[in-house]
Amino acid sequence: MSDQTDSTTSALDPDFVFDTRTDLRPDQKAEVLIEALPWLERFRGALVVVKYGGNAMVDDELKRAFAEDMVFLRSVGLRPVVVHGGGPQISAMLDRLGIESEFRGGLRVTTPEAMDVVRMVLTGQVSRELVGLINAHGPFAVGLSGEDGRLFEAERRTATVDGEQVDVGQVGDVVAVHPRAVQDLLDAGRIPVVSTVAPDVDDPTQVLNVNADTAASALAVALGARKLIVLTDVEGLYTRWPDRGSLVSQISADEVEALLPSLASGMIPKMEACLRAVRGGVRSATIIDGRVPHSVLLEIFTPEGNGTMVVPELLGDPATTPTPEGGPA
Ligand SMILES: Nc1ncnc2c1ncn2[C@@H]1O[C@H](COP(=O)(O)OP(=O)(O)O)[C@@H](O)[C@H]1O
Ligand SMILES: CC(=O)N[C@@H](CCC(=O)OP(=O)(O)O)C(=O)O
Repeated sequence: MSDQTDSTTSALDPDFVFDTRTDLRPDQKAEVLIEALPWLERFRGALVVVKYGGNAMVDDELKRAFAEDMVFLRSVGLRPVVVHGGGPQISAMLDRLGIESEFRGGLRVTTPEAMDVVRMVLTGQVSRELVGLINAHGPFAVGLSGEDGRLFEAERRTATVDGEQVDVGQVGDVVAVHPRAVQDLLDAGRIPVVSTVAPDVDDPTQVLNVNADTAASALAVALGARKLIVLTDVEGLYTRWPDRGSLVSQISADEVEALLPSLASGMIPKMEACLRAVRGGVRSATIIDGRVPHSVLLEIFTPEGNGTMVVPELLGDPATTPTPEGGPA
């Protein structure tokens, strides 16, 4: 009753911010907590690599919610590792500096001049901001790049454009991961925040720009992660993009492999990353909608989950069949 009076009078106040949490009765609040119990039990101690992408990283409120999710995971006994992107932030800085930036086959053409900006933005701006947001809750996050502790070694790669191999400059693929530095941080109860700049295996004085989805997948495999979660700015994978009816909640590695040639640019590195993770022993790799506040918590701790989960193989109807995680998709 008093709730109703408060919300009616408050709603007339232009400064009033509607708080949906006050809408729940105590029994409903308890239900939400209890619903999470099986998942809290199942994932206690689980190492989860979370890739936080540029386009899901442009809103301050979402960034704060993401940081809360990482702290929540740690507090309930999971071991989150954040791998971040920063494509839009790199593009904005290149723009400000008057340096042209171009993507070919989904990869940024990275001149030595652009590489300096990529490294500066990822390690000096995006990583610092994420570390700061997490550490508003306690001294948990420590930032490191693929250069620190020789976490990553990368090899120069080309892009595929219309079936042709095209030079894209200082761009690489992770070919080796030395995860000790990340393990040490996890053992110390920290939340590692990884930027995807990597030394060139053929010339370690040079650094290469690595797509953050593929780097997250390589790290998840090397760490023997239980789950890879990739945040993006779309609900999940559409098998017939942009047909809104073709969103899938669960898909097998073989099905992803068959779909890859038909995917459009942004989704290609994401699905390749999920495929590599699952083929490399990670039990599931899920693309989730980073525009939804607390999407990581919803994915891990609610029966519905969200987004598209890539699993080694489908065992039956995704709506009723337990996933490799033991619960519904
Ligand atoms: N089959 C598909 N399913 C879903 N999204 C797709 C598909 N093909 C292309 N896309 C596009 O890929 C985008 C996500 O990739 P990208 O913009 O690189 O993400 P991020 O910045 O989060 O790393 C989506 O916003 C969507 O426009
Ligand atoms: C080679 C290459 O394209 N590297 C990316 C690295 C950042 C990234 O992957 O960021 P998102 O996850 O936000 O897309 C780039 O320069 O934009």
